[in-house]
Amino acid sequence: MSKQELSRHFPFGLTTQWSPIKQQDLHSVRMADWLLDSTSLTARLKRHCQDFSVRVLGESYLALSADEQSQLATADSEGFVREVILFCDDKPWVFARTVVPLATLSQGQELQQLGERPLGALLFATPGMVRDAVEVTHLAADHPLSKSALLWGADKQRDLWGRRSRFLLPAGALLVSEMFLPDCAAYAEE
Ligand SMILES: C=C(O[C@@H]1C=C(C(=O)O)C=C[C@H]1O)C(=O)O
Repeated sequence: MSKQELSRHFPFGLTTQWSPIKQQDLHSVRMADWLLDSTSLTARLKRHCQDFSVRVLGESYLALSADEQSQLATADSEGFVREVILFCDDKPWVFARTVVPLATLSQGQELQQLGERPLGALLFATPGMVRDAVEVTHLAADHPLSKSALLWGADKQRDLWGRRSRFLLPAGALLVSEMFLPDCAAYAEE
């Protein structure tokens, strides 16, 4: 799918119910390991594939949902939104949506200038970065994201697990949601 075709899917959005992680609910041990992993997802994906790439659906200043404003404890009604698909060996493994309040952006331009460089490379290189408020979600196999994953090159349509967490940087907070797509190794043992 070309960059232009991918950009037609932006902003995809992610309207779902999030709930705090409870170990016993996490479906399979393997999936729990992926959802609970506190290290960089980019680094983990790179260990699973020869060719890792970030394909940007889009980046823009958009209205924040009330839930996003609440999670980010911000009165900003707008923020910088970045949506990407992380590919492993030409298969879409993760859909990620990052929301950055304007107040956090005020401290530097790096977050707006990533392009196809993975956000994790910046976040995990920031001294003092803290990740918290990890929540999970489970989307049914007929959710729009499951259908779109097929268009992005997924081998099948299925129910999807995902997580979101808040990253606290010296500049401020940002919210990262990551949905594991059907080809991701997180589903391997099912
Ligand atoms: C937060 C990380 O960055 C990854 C890369 C992203 C991007 O480039 O937009 C978004 C979410 C993550 O899956 C990470 O590597 O853990």
